[in-house]
Amino acid sequence: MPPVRIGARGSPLALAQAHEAQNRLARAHPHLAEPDAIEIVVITTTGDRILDRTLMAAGGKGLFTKEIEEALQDGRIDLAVHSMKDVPTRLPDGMEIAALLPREDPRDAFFAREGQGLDDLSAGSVVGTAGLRRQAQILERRPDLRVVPLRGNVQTRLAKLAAGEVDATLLALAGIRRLGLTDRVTRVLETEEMLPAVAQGAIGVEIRTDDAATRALVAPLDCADTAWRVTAERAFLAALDGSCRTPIAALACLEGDRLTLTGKVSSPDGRIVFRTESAGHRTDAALLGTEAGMEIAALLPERFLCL
Ligand SMILES: NCc1[nH]cc(CCC(=O)O)c1CC(=O)O
Repeated sequence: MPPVRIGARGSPLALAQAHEAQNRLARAHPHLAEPDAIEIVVITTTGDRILDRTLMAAGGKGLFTKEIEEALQDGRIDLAVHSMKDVPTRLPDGMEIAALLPREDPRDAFFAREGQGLDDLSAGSVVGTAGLRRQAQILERRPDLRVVPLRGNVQTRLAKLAAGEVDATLLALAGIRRLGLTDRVTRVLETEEMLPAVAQGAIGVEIRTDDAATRALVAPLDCADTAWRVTAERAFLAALDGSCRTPIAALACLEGDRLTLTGKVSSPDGRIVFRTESAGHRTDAALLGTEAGMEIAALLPERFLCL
């Protein structure tokens, strides 16, 4: 049998995620545990090539997924493994997310050179992050700090922190765990102080809609709880989608069948904040997300979404 080909970016985190999908496939299907039954195909994306420039200037959405989706479309790979955080809310025609792996902790990890937390960094300290969502929420809580752009993959950013380029930085705890770097974390930020990005910590498996064989292969990998949560958060984002220069955060949680959704949109300086909280039955995830997004969209000054 020809190998099942998994497409992923080449960053250490992307490869760790691809291997997680591979291991889960091998556990679900004994024949895929054979050597060479699964092949990981590394695909460089625009986002990987331009890490030294500002991603926002490069044009935003789909930077980390476009080339992988082209490989999927062309049949060079059978499935793509993505951080759902990087996947635009609208997928190309003929593609679908067929499985969501069990979600990791969605919170952000805080790394300070001297071990401080966000609240006890001294005034004027420099926090490195290129993410507008993180910038906005840091400045909302600590307007006395300075936020500067800090790019590169997880290892690069931690090296820049160690070298003293910044006093602190933030990274998704999920990525840190998947890379086995948990001992470097100084604090974990609670979601009340730093609401995560939509779908942070979730890994999605994308396939061609017409590929029933691969859909059947990946079906056992799907985690229903993760899927409902990510559905609510992505519906919230889709209802607000205007520009990637708007800091947007959201987190859905499940307790039994009850799904709660917290969403937030801020100005990049953290001075204006719109927040929404709602709850409902898990099967209403998409509706809850859409309604929460529309509720905030109606409140937003136009410049928020049309920068
Ligand atoms: N855009 C980069 C990116 N995409 C997904 C993750 C982390 C892993 C995840 O959220 O699942 C990261 C790095 C980070 O934000 O620290």
